[in-house]
Amino acid sequence: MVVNDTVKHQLAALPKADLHVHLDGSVKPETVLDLAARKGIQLPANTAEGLLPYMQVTDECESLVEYLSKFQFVLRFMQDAESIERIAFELIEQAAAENVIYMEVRFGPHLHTSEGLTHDDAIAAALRGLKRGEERFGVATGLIVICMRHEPETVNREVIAAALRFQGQGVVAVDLAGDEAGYPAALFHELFRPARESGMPVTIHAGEAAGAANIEEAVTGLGAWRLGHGVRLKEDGRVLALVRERGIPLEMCPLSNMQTKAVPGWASYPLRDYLRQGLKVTVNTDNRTVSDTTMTKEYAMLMAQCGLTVEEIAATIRNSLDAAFAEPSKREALKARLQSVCEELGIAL
Ligand SMILES: O=c1[nH]cnc2c1ncn2[C@@H]1O[C@H](CO)[C@@H](O)[C@H]1O
Ligand SMILES: [Zn+2]
Repeated sequence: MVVNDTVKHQLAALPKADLHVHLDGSVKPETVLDLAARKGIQLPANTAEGLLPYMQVTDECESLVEYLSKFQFVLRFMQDAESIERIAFELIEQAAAENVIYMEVRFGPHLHTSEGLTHDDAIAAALRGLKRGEERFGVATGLIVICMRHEPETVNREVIAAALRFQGQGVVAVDLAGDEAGYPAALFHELFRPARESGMPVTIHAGEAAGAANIEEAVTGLGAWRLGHGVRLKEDGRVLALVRERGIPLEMCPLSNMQTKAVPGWASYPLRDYLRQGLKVTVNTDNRTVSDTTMTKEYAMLMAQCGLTVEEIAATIRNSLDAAFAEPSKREALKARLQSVCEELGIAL
């Protein structure tokens, strides 16, 4: 598909949804400059551009573990409530700038406790930022609370407990992220039990840096309602059939998936095949700064590299709104907006 001016206009006009975006992976370099100046922290560069090499991966990135090493740099600026709130607000501003009407932002509260914040403080700060962004920019939001795979189980149990205290108050789900190959899903069965028992939705990063067995465990053992990435599902037809039969949405993040080498290249990226096989594929950014991306850029890449049509892009947006961890009435209202814009643009949905 050629991304000509008509297609560019359609992509800009489409109301979008981003279900998988990490707060700490989406910090604007300008904000780091400002926070460093306020906190008196020395930086390796004093322009936004100069900071990018410290905040972004390149195509030379070889693995998920290398990709994850980029997050250390920004986390030291995210240890107080005010900065977390500001960065969350600014992420909603970034969403609005490209007509994203629904965004679920995720973060790991424990990564923000090195200067004394509690998990609850960090969650409350992120929620304040999202709420302010929602009011200012009219983007509907939800917060997903992440457990990190490498953290001790006692810490992660506390993170889940904190997330449950905010159930119905903006925290819409819990997640498991970090080094998938080093810490397989099976280790976390008990951790997610309280979430399962409280009806708190669970989404799990799976099938990114490890194979289909990890996806099966995420679904049948951990009780995942959705899957982060799920790229390597194609390695096992039986697990693929399971995910399709249960209608479990995949939160795919194409540029991130290229960078972490979840597949060797675009030619073997399975997103379009999954869509055509009836899997509930959604398209997301993962980390706007680390991966140097936006929803618009992800769509343009999918059209140019995988031959997706505008209709298929619109179908992924509908899938996202169907899969949103939001009240059914909110989902329906957002879908009605998508439907009416598609009609105006002549895109069959
Ligand atoms: O694609 C990913 N796979 C696994 N973990 C990730 C990915 N992107 C970010 N994080 C991890 O999630 C933490 C909290 O946001 C980040 O600090 C990073 O370590
Ligand atoms: Zn992720």
